[in-house]
Amino acid sequence: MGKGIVILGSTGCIGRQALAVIDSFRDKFQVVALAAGQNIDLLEEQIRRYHPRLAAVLDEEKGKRLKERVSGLGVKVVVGEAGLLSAATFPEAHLVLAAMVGIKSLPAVLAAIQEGKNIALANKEILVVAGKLVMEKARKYGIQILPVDSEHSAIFQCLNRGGRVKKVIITASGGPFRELPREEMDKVTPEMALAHPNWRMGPKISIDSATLMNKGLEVIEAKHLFDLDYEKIEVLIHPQSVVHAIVTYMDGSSFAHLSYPDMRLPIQYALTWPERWDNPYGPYLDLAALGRLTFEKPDEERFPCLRIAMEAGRQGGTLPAVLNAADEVAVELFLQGRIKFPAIPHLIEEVLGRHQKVEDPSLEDIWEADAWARRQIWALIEG
Ligand SMILES: NC(=O)C1=CN([C@@H]2O[C@H](COP(=O)(O)OP(=O)(O)OC[C@H]3O[C@@H](n4cnc5c(N)ncnc54)[C@H](OP(=O)(O)O)[C@@H]3O)[C@@H](O)[C@H]2O)C=CC1
Ligand SMILES: CC(=O)[C@@H](O)[C@H](O)COP(=O)(O)O
Ligand SMILES: [Mn+2]
Repeated sequence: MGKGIVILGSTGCIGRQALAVIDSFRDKFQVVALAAGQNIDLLEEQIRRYHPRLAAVLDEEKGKRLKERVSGLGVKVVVGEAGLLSAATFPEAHLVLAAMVGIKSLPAVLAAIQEGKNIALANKEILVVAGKLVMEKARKYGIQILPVDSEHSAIFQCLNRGGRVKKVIITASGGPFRELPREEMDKVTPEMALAHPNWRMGPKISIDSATLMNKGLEVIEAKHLFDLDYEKIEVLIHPQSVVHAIVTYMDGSSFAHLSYPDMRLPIQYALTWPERWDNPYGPYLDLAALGRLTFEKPDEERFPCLRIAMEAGRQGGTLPAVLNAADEVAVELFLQGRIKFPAIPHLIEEVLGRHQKVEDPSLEDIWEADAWARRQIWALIEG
């Protein structure tokens, strides 16, 4: 019996790539539970291939349909948020991969930590809104949060080299509009914004990469994961997405993590940590073939989301929860063609400006701030 793995968000981009990693090591891993949002066709295929003991579907109606389709296959189908909780706390699980988008799986991840499961974390929004609570709980229950986000996996691998850390640099590709003049941002369509130059990802993170909000969220994520002061975290544009992060030490040495942009690598490292297994995918990095790696400072005039997110992170309290919720709704409105691309930062900044921050928030304060921010965005759009 291999290491018991649960995947929350198995039908998404990260979830599917995690299963591709597991395909390469079928005797080393046992998929014990899978959880999806709505895509029961794909979940059914995954059940037939990986034989999990439990399958959770957030959408209750769809979950009931799946139950009929897979009866007799030895899998229990559970639905809604309670179902998600059962998947995350499945007794035979050693590691829970959090790969849903948004903060829906926050209670499930907290419950998994409480049950002593290690967490492979792709779902950055959870740390953005509740980083302090999640990390405190992880420390209390003695579990490891293993970063899956490529830059954070890179930082994780470059830390603890001895001595004191001077700064941590998170790289950003710059997204599809890195060179687009400000006056043309108005004409950007969802299709253009979804076309990331280096990575194939789900729609929410792809739009966040195009606005550079993704990098702002990643700065907050890094702050919590590695207990860093914001002053020590920098963002550098690196269009090739080969150097994922750099950690500079006080003695003047810098350690960087390099690989081709392929999420299977950080996923595999999180699944196999503390070991480092051979990579069956290839190819290995060929720097001569790449020729050059370039770096530049981010342009906060054309990409205000980076500044907005970093400011919300520095101020803390419930502001990151408001940032995250406002961003989620603004991205959805942009994808639906209801607002233009430059309206995303404007709406988010407007909502943040209206918020009465709660310092050191409880989970209830966070959910309240989240719901409040969503209502505010709708009021701005409809009013
Ligand atoms: N893709 C990437 O390369 C990277 C992603 N990440 C992070 O990983 C997470 C997942 O990203 P990605 O895989 O690209 O996203 P996708 O949109 O591809 O997948 C999202 C997954 O979440 C499920 N889901 C959909 N709606 C909800 C909801 N309301 N509540 C909970 N779950 C839902 C989906 O289920 P269904 O489809 O069945 O409805 C699907 O399984 C995000 O937090 C992202 O920021 C981090 C680094 C890289
Ligand atoms: C693959 C991954 O980790 C993404 O978060 C990636 O960083 C997105 O690309 P950007 O650097 O354009 O935000
Ligand atoms: Mn990333």
